[in-house]
Amino acid sequence: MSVLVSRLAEWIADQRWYATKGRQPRIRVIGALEGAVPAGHPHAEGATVVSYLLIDEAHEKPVLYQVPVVHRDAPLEGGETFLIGEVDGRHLYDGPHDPAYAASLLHQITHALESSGEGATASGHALLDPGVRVDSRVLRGEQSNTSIIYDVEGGPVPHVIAKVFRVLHHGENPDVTTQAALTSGGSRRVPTSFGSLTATWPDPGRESGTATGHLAFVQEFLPGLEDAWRVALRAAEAGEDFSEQAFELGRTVAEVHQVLAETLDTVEAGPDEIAGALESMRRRVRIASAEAPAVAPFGERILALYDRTAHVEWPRLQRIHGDLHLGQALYSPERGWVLLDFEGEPLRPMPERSRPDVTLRDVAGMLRSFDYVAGSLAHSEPPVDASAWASTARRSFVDGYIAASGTDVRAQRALLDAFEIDKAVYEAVYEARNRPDWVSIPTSAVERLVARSAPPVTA
Ligand SMILES: Nc1ncnc2c1ncn2[C@@H]1O[C@H](COP(=O)(O)OP(=O)(O)O)[C@@H](O)[C@H]1O
Ligand SMILES: O=P(O)(O)O[C@H]1O[C@H](CO)[C@@H](O[C@H]2O[C@H](CO)[C@@H](O)[C@H](O)[C@H]2O)[C@H](O)[C@H]1O
Repeated sequence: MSVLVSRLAEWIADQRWYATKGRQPRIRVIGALEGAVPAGHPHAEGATVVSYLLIDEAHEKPVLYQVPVVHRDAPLEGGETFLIGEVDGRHLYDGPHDPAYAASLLHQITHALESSGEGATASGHALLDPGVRVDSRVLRGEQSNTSIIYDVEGGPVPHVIAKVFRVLHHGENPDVTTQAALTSGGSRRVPTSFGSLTATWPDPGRESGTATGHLAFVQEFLPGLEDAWRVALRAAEAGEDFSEQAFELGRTVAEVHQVLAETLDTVEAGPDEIAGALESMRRRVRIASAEAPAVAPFGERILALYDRTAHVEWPRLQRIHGDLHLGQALYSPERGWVLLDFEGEPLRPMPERSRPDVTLRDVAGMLRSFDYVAGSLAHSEPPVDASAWASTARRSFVDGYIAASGTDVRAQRALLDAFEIDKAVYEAVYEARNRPDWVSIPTSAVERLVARSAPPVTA
């Protein structure tokens, strides 16, 4: 195992999804799940499929990775670009690129099969039969996970996508459970869910001694569609009216909220829930003030605004998207807007992301995104002033949301403003860490929103 482990350690250090960039991985195997390749598969001969669960202790906070590998007796034709190395005379390939792993993953989920090895077990959970794999390829451009697109035959759709989570967490992954609930509730506003794979692995830090989480999930793939961010940017740049599309997007978000309220638990926003939500918002202000200094001068006024919202009425809490922006909506000419990626904000701790929350957060997320369209065009060369375009789009989006939900979110202005500020504060941290050139987009929004809704604090 040790030669294998050192080869895997060298390899993961270079992967985009390796979280502790710049460090030397210190890994241990805590699971080696042996997958079954469907009988008669053309690439099965001499191939063993193993998904390694690797704990990396390079950082004081250990990270658990899923690393599916295909061990082959002979080199795979065309496999040079995803070869991990040679160990014990066998050729090791990065699983998602190898047809044997791709077939075994879909087979395990579709047939609800179990697998096990080295202290871990995995189970497939089938919701709908997608048919059989004809071909597959890895989706390009992803940062943190690896997705495999399959062409399938014999099922209700021609293509499905399996999202393979690279970093694993105990607990449900909201991307899987929320979209599965929407499919089971009959919603066509998300790609249809087909099933998922979960695993249980040793975790001495937990009372039960084990942890359980999602490894992968399969949903319909809608090829060739543009996301709303690109559609909106183009319209704004050309000064084209976007009211109708924004109105429909508002309707879509309201419909998704409605199905989620019907299919998953909702809870009353009591004093404890409100206090918990506000505490997490205050924490974000403290982090943002340190990482994006332009937020700091507004900190006190923002905190005072949050204190006031504790006394207004909060709607019932329910499951929401959690990180809604224009990049998460695809436009299908047949189907209208379809929402993606219900994983919640990447900077938020995983257990918080599955909690019932306020639907206004999603409304606020989309409002921020229209402002981002104007913000990014203001940064372009030559700059374009799309502020009037953004105001019209924001208004139409809210009109569409109200029309479909029957809830006048404008009457909840204080709360909506607080969530919009909270989102801009989150974005300031996100941009400071990932795209410093864009940090002024959210920080100038903080300034504007504070001027509008949070009057100066008087002594
Ligand atoms: N079911 C799908 N149908 C079509 N495209 C998809 C689908 N799922 C993901 N994509 C494409 O992949 C991109 C990344 O997917 P996403 O779920 O947002 O992953 P990540 O969280 O890694 O950003 C999306 O912006 C979209 O372009
Ligand atoms: O899509 P992700 O889940 O990775 O979301 C993160 O990245 C987004 C950037 O792609 C970020 O969104 C911010 O930038 C968008 C433009 O690129 C803009 O439309 C959004 O309104 C803005 O929040 C998102 O916040 C972050 O969680």
